[in-house]
Amino acid sequence: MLKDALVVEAKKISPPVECVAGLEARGFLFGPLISLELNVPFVPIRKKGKLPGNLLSVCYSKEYGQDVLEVQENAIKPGKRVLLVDDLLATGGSLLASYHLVKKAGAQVAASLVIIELEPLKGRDTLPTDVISLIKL
Ligand SMILES: O=P(O)(O)OC[C@H]1O[C@H](OP(=O)(O)OP(=O)(O)O)[C@H](O)[C@@H]1O
Ligand SMILES: Nc1ncnc2[nH]cnc12
Repeated sequence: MLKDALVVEAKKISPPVECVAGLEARGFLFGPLISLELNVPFVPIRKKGKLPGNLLSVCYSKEYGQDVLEVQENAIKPGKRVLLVDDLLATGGSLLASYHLVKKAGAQVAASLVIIELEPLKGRDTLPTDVISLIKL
């Protein structure tokens, strides 16, 4: 099962993950399943204009234009080891912006975990994090 494969990878990470952050939209399908298995909090990283309260924001580029990702200011606790989760790694713009959000929160990225990696786009090379992908295309 896809969830089991993701959880196996997440549990291999050492030191252990302390928080899972999922990227809108499809990171919301898998991130919460992983966080429940790891018994750690889930934090949503959302597209601009969707979250209330004080926010951290990062502007980023993707294959087809620019966008902004946001997270609530106090959602990620300083010093925590955060696992970024998304469905797909293409250029890496979304995960790189999410990495910067985690750093702005004073936390660290333990790894980026995706289901599919589009290898020709070399997104992995743009990321300062470990990248774990289940399927490479
Ligand atoms: O590595 P990148 O080049 O950043 O591309 C990967 C991102 O693109 C897709 O989402 P998209 O931003 O299209 O939005 P969506 O989740 O709302 O469909 C995909 O779900 C990833 O989040
Ligand atoms: N090249 C791509 N193919 C499918 N979905 C994507 N999302 C972002 N880039 C994509």
